[in-house]
Amino acid sequence: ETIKDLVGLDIRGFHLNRLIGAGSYGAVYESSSGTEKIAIKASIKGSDILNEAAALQRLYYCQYTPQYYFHEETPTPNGILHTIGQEFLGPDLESLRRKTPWQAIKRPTLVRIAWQALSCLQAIHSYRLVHRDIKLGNFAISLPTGPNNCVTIKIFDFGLAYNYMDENGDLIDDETNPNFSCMKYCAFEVAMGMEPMPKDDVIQLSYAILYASGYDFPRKLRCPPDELLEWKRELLRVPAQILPPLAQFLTPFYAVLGELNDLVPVDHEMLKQKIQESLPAHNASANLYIEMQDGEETLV
Ligand SMILES: Nc1ncnc2c1ncn2[C@@H]1O[C@H](COP(=O)(O)OP(=O)(O)OP(=O)(O)O)[C@@H](O)[C@H]1O
Repeated sequence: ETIKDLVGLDIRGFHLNRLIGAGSYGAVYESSSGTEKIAIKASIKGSDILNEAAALQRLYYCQYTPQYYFHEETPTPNGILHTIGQEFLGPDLESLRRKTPWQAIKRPTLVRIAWQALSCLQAIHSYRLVHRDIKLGNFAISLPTGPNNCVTIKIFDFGLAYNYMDENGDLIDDETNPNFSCMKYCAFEVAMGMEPMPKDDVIQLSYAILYASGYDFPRKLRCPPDELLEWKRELLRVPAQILPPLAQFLTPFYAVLGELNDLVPVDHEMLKQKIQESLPAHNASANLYIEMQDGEETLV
């Protein structure tokens, strides 16, 4: 509870103004110093914060992730408080999905989101990082810029990210042996006991895209484990038979996911082209904008 009660604290000259939200291992605060606004993530669990700080530092020049500012350890009566200062982002895609009518994102917007989210994965994988926790809630829009409120999608929350390959291209084994098969929304092969690899980030993203299209993915996650595993397998094997009507148009994209494997590097450009082929009349690489519609911030 104390972690959610840090409003008023000053860290590195930044004042914690408002609690934005709390996740499984920490809380995030809107913070400011003069006119500069940043996000400060706080946790008493050092390992995830250290992991996130290392990943964000590695991604320092990456435009698809929040800019890293600092990592600070502050002694408190309850132990050491770990904080990370990072770029302040707009709402995450799960919050934006929830605000849309019917909780379903329209096709032209959805393909642009999918395109940019794939670009995020392409970027972090090029830094030899695998995210391992891909879901709508871990993508957010940037703060709007220009007269039209243009935004870009960024990927965040690197608490579970992992540097899976060294500079020679050799795989690095995760000696902590985390069990990702317990994560309900893990990719099919991860559910089968394999270690998460870049292709599994893409597969998890494909579940997030389905969810954003209006599919009741949380309900599917509540199925008995065998049934859920079977669904994940069949989605890769015969996507046209499994995709719900709302997402049938994405068949060109889902049809190539079954061919992904850990030996051949993920071809993110090809995957983005498949997103484009799914809705040929719209430009999937076009910009995204934030607009007010019926009093709600809407991504278009
Ligand atoms: N850099 C940031 N700028 C603005 N808001 C952020 C930033 N990072 C996280 N948030 C927001 O803070 C809230 C908490 O984020 P966090 O990732 O810690 O938890 P979560 O996604 O709710 O849960 P989990 O830890 O289970 O993924 C979310 O609403 C998220 O959108």
